Amino acid sequence: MFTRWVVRTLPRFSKGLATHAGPPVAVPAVLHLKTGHSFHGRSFGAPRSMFGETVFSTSITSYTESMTDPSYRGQILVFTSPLIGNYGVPSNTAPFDSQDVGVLLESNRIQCAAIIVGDVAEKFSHHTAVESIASWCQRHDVPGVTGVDTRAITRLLRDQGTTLGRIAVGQDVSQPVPAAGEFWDPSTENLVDQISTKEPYELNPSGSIKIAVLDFGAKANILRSLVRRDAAVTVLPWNYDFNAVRDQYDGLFLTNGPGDPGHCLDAALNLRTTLAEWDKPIFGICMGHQIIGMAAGFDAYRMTFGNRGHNQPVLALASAGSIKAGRVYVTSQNHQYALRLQDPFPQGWEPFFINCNDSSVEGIKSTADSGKKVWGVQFHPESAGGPLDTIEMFTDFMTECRAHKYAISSETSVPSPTSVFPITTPHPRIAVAAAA
Ligand SMILES: NC(=O)CC[C@H](N)C(=O)O
Repeated sequence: MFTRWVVRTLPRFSKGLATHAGPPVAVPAVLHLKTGHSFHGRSFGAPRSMFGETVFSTSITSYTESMTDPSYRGQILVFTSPLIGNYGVPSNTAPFDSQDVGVLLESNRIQCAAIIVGDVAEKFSHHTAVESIASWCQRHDVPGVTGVDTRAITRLLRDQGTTLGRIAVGQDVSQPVPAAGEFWDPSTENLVDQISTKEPYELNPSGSIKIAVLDFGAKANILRSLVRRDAAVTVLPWNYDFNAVRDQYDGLFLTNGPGDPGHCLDAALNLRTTLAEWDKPIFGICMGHQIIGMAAGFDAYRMTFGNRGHNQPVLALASAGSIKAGRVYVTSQNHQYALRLQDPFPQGWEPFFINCNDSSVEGIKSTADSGKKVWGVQFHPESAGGPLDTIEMFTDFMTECRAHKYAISSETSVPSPTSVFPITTPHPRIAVAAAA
């Protein structure tokens, strides 16, 4: 009787499962680096081969936020934390805490090209989790590789810098290693143009302070951090002619974004005019900071080693709002480019933050006597993930916008803006773009 039940019922249960006995056969996968190194492991997520720029992040949590951060577009993200996926993936449209920007994570999809992990967690546990990281990657057509020595990859990238790579999956594993010239280089493309909103849109239109946001690939928590401080946010495409509409706004915000800021010189040129003719507060994060810097006359260069992780210490060199000179703040970062340190700073600008590890420029600000309120920071005060040491910079920005709007600023004398930001400040890259 029992034997007859087993014979009749088991085939129904096993429908759709692999027909062989034992665990499913692992699909092989390999990461090839342009420098000739290869790391063999197993595929999870989408069984698909992919090119990208290989970078590593030292974050130990928030893999869901990192993977949906648009600044990771085109990148093969190696996690140094050995076990990834153990708290699964939440629903990105979860109703709590997300009404304002419509998503729970940093954008509506996985943005990185692929992920590499030491050990992917097949079992996950969290009260908000709805699926495993493997199923999430599969749904978004993003390949993952597990079972590789991520420490070895990281040590290599730490020596030779960020390196182009290719993930080959399944039958592609036996294909020849691509020649150096065959690796796709995302930095040659204007990734910002691919990801930025095509049309302006509004969030929280009833907010009391009107903020225009230039969208270079905004993380949701940047928009959320503004909305939560009662901003009426208008998100504009990265190359929008802000100067034509600027009088409608109380402040301007420039977001993070993927790729080489050199592709966004149009935005820097527009911002030069804004800086010369407009005296309302301006705040930029990461790519936004690089655009402010280029508009101010700094050069932006590609670093050999980017900074990616949630434990980057920065030293404040000036006080402003909640930030106190002389303090070290631990910050969340994800960047490959930086403003080149120059001495002296362009007229009207001063150092704001410096990175305690590599001494790179982490922030610039307008000087007190410039009559301006402009800040750019290379790190991410909004975190998601990462520490909230500098989150109050959003409050500082909104406070300045409000003060300007209601003219309650304690400033007594405000110099003429055009005398502080001469638009003739030499800038090689901008000069080339302007002449073209
Ligand atoms: N997160 C960002 O905005 C990164 C800015 C730029 N894409 C860089 O890599 O430096």
